[in-house]
Amino acid sequence: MTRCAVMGTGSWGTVFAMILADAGCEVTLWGRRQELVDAIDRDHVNRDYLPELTLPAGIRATTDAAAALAGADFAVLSVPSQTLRDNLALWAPLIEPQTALVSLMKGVELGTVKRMSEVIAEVAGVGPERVVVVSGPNLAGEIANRQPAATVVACADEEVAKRFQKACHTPYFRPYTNTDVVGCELGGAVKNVIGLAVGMANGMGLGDNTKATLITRGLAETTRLGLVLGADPHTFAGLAGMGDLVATCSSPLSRNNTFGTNLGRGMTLAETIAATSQTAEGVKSCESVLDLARRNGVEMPIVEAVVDVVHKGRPTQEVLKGLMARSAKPERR
Ligand SMILES: NC(=O)c1ccc[n+]([C@@H]2O[C@H](COP(=O)([O-])OP(=O)(O)OC[C@H]3O[C@@H](n4cnc5c(N)ncnc54)[C@H](O)[C@@H]3O)[C@@H](O)[C@H]2O)c1
Ligand SMILES: O=P(O)(O)OC[C@H](O)CO
Repeated sequence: MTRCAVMGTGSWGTVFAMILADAGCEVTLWGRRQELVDAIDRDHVNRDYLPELTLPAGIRATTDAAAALAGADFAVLSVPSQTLRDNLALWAPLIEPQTALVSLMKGVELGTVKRMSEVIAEVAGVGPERVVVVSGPNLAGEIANRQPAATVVACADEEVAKRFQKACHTPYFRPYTNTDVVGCELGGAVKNVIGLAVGMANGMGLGDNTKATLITRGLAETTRLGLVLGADPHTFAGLAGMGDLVATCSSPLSRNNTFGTNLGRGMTLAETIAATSQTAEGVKSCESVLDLARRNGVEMPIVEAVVDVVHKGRPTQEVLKGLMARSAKPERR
């Protein structure tokens, strides 16, 4: 039986543990808080994040990372992107040589501008053949109800991707493999930023033309960055690109979309942060994505506009006007 340690009892870690258990894996969930972990172990409910969901009874929960990781075929990492380095530094000595590391995270590290798979390889000291990325249109709240969804399982080593594909394949969750790790990760990280922009437009009362324009031009920015970083452009037309962008930009379940909507409605950044209990990765990753783009000479005007609103306090109306006033250019360049 495939053994999986899921590190993180937030929304996605918990739902992913359910997927793995439904697919027939032996699953241990690691969490930070004893009380929450005890309740998951005893009642099979994560009260804080998914109170309506009864988890498969076979899932064990623990605060002991060593116990969770012992004998694991896969260590599935699901903490906020900006905390991965510190969390993984504690776990790395406990990870055994047969364990592949799986990233569920969608972000770019501030300062280093590293993708999550790069942080994993560096901190855990493992080669790319042991790092897997899962990314796609996967709103945890829908998958918790076992609604049909698909995703991409990416690894430089296709055989490892296939092993994890099998480990998480259920009647409601359909994973496709890909070897384009860079493209899949950029798709996931940048869609959070575009989700903020579309949410802002939504909050400002703007309609579907504006939102479709932001989505499409957002994908153009993502593809431009991806090409410079060696991604396969086809990835951006797939589930980890367009698929995730559409889900995030359409759904009130998306934390990034909701965060943007609150800003667009006129809430201050402090008020918006106070109203957000879960991780909206785009809030921090907009800065690291822009940093990554600039270091590579890539223009990302929508990402820059989001940084202007979120981190420089510029009014959404003014920033939108600025985007529309950019000089005219061909669609493809
Ligand atoms: N929720 C979704 O629908 C979804 C879907 C796909 C991908 N993701 C990605 O998965 C990753 C995790 O997201 P999530 O939705 O589970 O987040 P979340 O906010 O629901 O949970 C984060 C978890 O990380 C834990 N954690 C560990 N160390 C932490 C620290 N130092 N600071 C704060 N929290 C810490 C928290 O206790 C919590 O259990 C993100 O990168 C997100 O983009 C989320
Ligand atoms: O709630 P969000 O905005 O973090 O989006 C969740 C998932 O990434 C959607 O695929």
